[in-house]
Amino acid sequence: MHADLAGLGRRPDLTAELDALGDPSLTLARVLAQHRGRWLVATADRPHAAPARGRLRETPPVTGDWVALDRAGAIAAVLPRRGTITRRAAGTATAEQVLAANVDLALLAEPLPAPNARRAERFAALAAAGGVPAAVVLTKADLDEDAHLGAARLARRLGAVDGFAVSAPHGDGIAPLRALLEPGATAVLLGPSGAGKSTLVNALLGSDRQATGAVREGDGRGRHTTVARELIALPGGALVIDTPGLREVGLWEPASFADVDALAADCRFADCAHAGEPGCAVRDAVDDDRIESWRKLQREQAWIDDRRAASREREARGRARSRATRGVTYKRTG
Ligand SMILES: Nc1nc2c(ncn2[C@@H]2O[C@H](COP(=O)(O)OP(=O)(O)OP(=O)(O)O)[C@@H](O)[C@H]2O)c(=O)[nH]1
Ligand SMILES: [Zn+2]
Repeated sequence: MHADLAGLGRRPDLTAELDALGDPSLTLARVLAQHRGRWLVATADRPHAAPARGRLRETPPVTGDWVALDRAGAIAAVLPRRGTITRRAAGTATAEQVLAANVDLALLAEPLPAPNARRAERFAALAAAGGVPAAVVLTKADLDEDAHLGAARLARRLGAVDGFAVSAPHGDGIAPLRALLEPGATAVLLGPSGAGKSTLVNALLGSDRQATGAVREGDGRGRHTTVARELIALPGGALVIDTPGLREVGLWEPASFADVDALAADCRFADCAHAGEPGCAVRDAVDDDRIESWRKLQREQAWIDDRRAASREREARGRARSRATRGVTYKRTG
C-alpha cells in the first residue's frame, strides 16, 4: 500500500488505471463522505472538500471510492470499483444508485429482541449482488438471553460468514466483532434506523473518538460547511462506512419491472434472458441498462430462493434426525 495513503484502507493496485488517464499530475485519494455536490476526500495531506469534474455527473463519486485528483484538487476520475452496495430506485430507467464502493464486508445490523430476518435477508441479497460478503450483527444483546444463538442461526440462514450478538453500552461481543474487521478492510453497516449502528461505531472506536470528527472546510467564499465523515477509521486499521444514504427506507424494496415482465410473455423461450436469444420481445423494446437492472434483480431473487431452499432442507434434516432419535427411544421402552 502507498505509504502516503496509510490508514485509508487496503486498496487494489490502481497504478495502471491511474497511468491510463494520461495525466502524471493526478494523485490518488479516497472519498470519506459525500455532501451536497462535494466530496470529502483524504489524500496524503488533511482531508478537504472537493468538487467533481462535470463529466462525472453521470457516475458521481461515492463514499469509499478511490479517485484521481487533478492539480486543482478536484475529482477528475473515479477508479474501478470492487465490492459495491447499490440501491435500485423502483420503476425508473436510471434504476441504480451506488451508495458505497470498495466494500470488503457488510455488517447486517438488526436489533434484539425482535430482529427482522426478512429485512436482513434483503440487505444480504443487496450485498451479494455487489460482490460483498456479509456478517450478521444482532444489536442490543442485553435485551435477549438467547442473543448468541439467534445470531448464529440467522447467519446460517443467510449464508453469512459469521454471526455476532453485541451490546454496545456494555461492550459485550465487541471484541470478537473487532477481530473480524481486518486491518485495511472496509466494512459497511446496513440496517434500519434505530438498530444501534451509530452506538456500535462508537463502541468500535472505543476511546479513539478523533476519527469520527467532522471536518470544517472553507468553500472559497468565506462560508464554512461541516462535513461528517462517513468512512470512519477504527483503531485496529479497519474502516467502517455508516452513511445516511444507506439508512433510507426503501433500500431493500424490490424494483418493479412490470414492463419487462409484460413484454417477456411474447418471448419465444419461457426462460429467455433477453440477452440476444432468437424471438426475444424485450431486447429491442427496452433500454440495455434497464435489462441489466432486471437481470441483477433476478440474480438477487435467485440468491434469496437458494438460501430459503437450503434453510428448509436443513430444517427438514433436523426434523428427520429428531424423528430417528425418538424412534430409537420407542424401541428401547417398547
Ligand atoms: N439496550 C440497548 N440499547 C441500545 C444498544 N445500542 C444502541 N441502543 C439504543 O438504541 C437507540 C438507537 O441507537 P442508534 O445508535 O442511534 O441507532 P442507529 O442505527 O444509528 O439509528 P439511525 O441513526 O436512526 O440510523 C438509542 O437509544 C441507543 O441508546 C444496546 O446495545 N443495548
Ligand atoms: Zn426475451
